[in-house]
Amino acid sequence: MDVQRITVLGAGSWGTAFAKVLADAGRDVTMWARRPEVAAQIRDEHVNAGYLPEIRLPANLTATADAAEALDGAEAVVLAVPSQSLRANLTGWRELLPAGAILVSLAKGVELGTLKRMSEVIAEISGAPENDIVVVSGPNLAREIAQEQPAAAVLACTDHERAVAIQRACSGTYFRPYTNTDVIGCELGGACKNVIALSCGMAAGMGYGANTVATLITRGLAETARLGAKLGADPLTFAGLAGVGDLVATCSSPLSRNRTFGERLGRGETLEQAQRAAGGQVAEGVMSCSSIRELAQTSGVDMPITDAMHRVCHEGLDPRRAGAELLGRQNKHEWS
Ligand SMILES: NC(=O)c1ccc[n+]([C@@H]2O[C@H](COP(=O)([O-])OP(=O)(O)OC[C@H]3O[C@@H](n4cnc5c(N)ncnc54)[C@H](O)[C@@H]3O)[C@@H](O)[C@H]2O)c1
Ligand SMILES: O=P(O)(O)OC[C@H](O)CO
Repeated sequence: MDVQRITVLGAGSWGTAFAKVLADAGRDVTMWARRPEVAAQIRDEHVNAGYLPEIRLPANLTATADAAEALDGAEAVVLAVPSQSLRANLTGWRELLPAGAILVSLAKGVELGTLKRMSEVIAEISGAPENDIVVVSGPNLAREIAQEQPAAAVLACTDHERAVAIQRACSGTYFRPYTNTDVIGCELGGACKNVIALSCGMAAGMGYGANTVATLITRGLAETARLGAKLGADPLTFAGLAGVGDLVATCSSPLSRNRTFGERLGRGETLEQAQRAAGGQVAEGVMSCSSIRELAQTSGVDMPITDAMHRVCHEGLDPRRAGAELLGRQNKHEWS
């Protein structure tokens, strides 16, 4: 199975960087942008200045603001919009999806209300079988990938052949994708690390150093793995790119929007101030802390850091108080 003609729906940071990866790997790529002026800039000037300034986009990458035109003849469709808007966007595109196209999910989140992972939302709205859906996860800060800094990713699909088809389509000199069949683990890893990155940023914003951040990364991984175990993930996944790999990148990089958002809260800014500073770009953890917390509660899994992030973001809990509460919990064995 080989895919040559690929459509990327969403022209934000990661959609644009991933489209570049595909085009650099020799695929014919068409992007859909919400705003016609963004589509025109990508198509005519080979740049997406609002999201990835100073990055030259390849000539075999074009763009349109017309979804029907973008999707015409696509063998694979990459969904690159934020997780809480995926359902609404995909509902609008449903009738335009070419039959049998592989659907590739870039979003890292859990839907509010339904508590569904992104591949579950895609299957529900598109009617596609789970075998047709490939999830991309791993330590992939968009700006670094667009600058062609070396990185690896994981492509998860219950159908190995389709994962391999997308693997071939995005393998290149600076991007090394691995396959995995654990869709649940890869999606949970990607969604949960955004919440943990918020907490790490918050700690940094309060002036704490590497020990605190490492503690949050490690205990964040522990609570993510607990949820994964309960929901049927392979525990090994959390030792891989979608687990520890993405946590380390996101929790330690100033490029992470989630970490940056948390840092602002830690410095005393309000949620609204931090949102304004993000300039319309999504910090997925701000919403996913609530959906993941609810998923954990309904699954009977203890996720104290996620719970604290929900209460800081949505219930007005002071970050310092959240830290004190986390430290004041009952003593326990590391793996209980
Ligand atoms: N940026 C990264 O480094 C990165 C890396 C890996 C994964 N991701 C994930 O990929 C997904 C997309 O991230 P991104 O970085 O491209 O986001 P972004 O905020 O940079 O861009 C989002 C894109 O979706 C479009 N869009 C359509 N409907 C929207 C709506 N209702 N609200 C907001 N935007 C809407 C926007 O116009 C924009 O083109 C997220 O789930 C994110 O967690 C991002
Ligand atoms: O900038 P963030 O925090 O959305 O994180 C980006 C990617 O998910 C890192 O892998």
